[in-house]
Amino acid sequence: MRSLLPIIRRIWTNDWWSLLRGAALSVAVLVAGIALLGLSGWFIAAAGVAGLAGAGVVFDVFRPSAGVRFLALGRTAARYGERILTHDATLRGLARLRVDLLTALSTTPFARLPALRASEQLTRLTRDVDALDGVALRLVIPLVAAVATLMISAVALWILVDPALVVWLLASTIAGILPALGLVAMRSRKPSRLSQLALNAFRMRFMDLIQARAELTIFGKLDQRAEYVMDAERRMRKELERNDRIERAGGFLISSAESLTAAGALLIGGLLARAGVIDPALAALGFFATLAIAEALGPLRRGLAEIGRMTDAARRVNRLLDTGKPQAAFARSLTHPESNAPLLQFKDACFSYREEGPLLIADFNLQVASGETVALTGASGSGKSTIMQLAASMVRPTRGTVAILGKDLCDWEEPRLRETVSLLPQRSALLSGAIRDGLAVARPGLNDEDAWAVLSAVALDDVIEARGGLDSRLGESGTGLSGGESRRLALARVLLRRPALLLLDEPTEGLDRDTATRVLAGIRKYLPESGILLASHREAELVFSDRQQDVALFCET
Ligand SMILES: Nc1ncnc2c1ncn2[C@@H]1O[C@H](COP(=O)(O)OP(=O)(O)OP(=O)(O)O)[C@@H](O)[C@H]1O
Repeated sequence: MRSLLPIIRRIWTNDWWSLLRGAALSVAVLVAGIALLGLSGWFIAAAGVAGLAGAGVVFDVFRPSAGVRFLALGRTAARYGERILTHDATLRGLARLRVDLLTALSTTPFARLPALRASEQLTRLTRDVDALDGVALRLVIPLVAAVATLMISAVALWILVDPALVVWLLASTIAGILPALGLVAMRSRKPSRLSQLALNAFRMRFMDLIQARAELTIFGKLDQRAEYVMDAERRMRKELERNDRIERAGGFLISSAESLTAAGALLIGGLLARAGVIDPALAALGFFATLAIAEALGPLRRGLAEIGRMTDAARRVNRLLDTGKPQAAFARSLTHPESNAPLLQFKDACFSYREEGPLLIADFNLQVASGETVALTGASGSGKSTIMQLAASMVRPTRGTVAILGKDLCDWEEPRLRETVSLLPQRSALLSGAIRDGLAVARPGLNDEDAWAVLSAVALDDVIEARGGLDSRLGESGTGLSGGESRRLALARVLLRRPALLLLDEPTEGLDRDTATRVLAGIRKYLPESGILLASHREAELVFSDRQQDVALFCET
């Protein structure tokens, strides 16, 4: 339950004014419903008594019937207003929550990114946030409205009818209706939680199946994996059915408790009327009002039946929001870069992926000047990509410094740093959509001339022209190009930034020797002044570089 508090706080602070008005209207709806039933009961009983006493002709039917119409219409109008205000505020609160989750994802420390699965994060953003839409609408607002209505009605019945009726109403609510609601919340907690987990598992497994269908087909495991997906679906249905059964049984218990409360009110009203303490019409008012009050608590049942899936979803969402909190070490000072300092300088830099673990890189030193090309060499797993990430300020050195233009990377303002340094990672992701739009990610407002120039630099202009030009489209994650073509398109995107320092992690992976040589020459021609640091295994890249540095010498593991 505690995990719901940060979510309630977020939804509330996003638009508290609408929620407050919505909750007030919700109380108005319930009070109007109770008053409507109470007044109707009183009206019928009073009219009957007046008829029996032979005073039917002088009995005022107009004011009570006007009151009934007013309450009926007022209730409908208040219900409409309440729905608009609370739904609108909740949906806007959830939209804000999605944006906060996206921000948290995009500020997640780089070292933690490999542990994040795309399908899992998509589930967080969609199913988990959807599961939270009931927190305000089906739990908090109905609870606040029910408690407020119970209090208002108790005071009204105390004044209008008799304190004995109020004592019975409160006692039977506390001893009968609330335990029945509590039972629904307790019993449905597990199945509602498990059904949400099964649904999330189904979505993740299904997305993984689609993404890995080629490999699964090759290994002959497609059917087995499909069965694994369906297994999650079957589990979800089973838990949903179990939850439905509990909700129905809970509904029966709650209705029984409500009927008992109303029956007690009828008995008390009858006894009081027989003793002459109240007149029979007020006894009828007390009975019908109590019936309506008991029913006002009923809607809480739905929210309580979902509490398991809500608290679970809230826990996951809160965890992700915490993961993305900006790290203290990323604070920026306002010192300026020095123009005569080396473009890139590692000074005794050490790094480990685990806080207390052994160093992967120890006392690493390197300088790259503007216009120079340096190749990092070393066996697979020696730490070349990690050095690239240190230079791009994606991860921080454990000890020592990494500086660009004499300014420690910790001291750079993020936008300035991203203008100065660009990285082509080992595995870069292309976006689906038009090629022009994919390139414009790196340079907004890109014109055709610039686009063709950069495509020519990476020897891709002919390929794109043959595909139908800059408006030709790529599929999901850039499918529709060969491996080498995808690599060159990703490279073109990085070049468009025109960075002072270009970091290339195996840039010609997947290219034949001639194309690789052409592409490397194109890069240097496109960015003649930039310093280039590349991680390399390939001869064409080593020949292209001015000097090489072996990472293995600084590698401790
Ligand atoms: N995010 C990470 N968390 C923990 N360990 C990691 C992470 N990324 C890489 N490593 C480990 O760090 C070591 C260096 O990896 P890195 O990718 O820097 O090597 P590399 O020299 O670029 O290898 P390759 O030439 O195969 O690309 C490897 O042992 C790798 O398993």
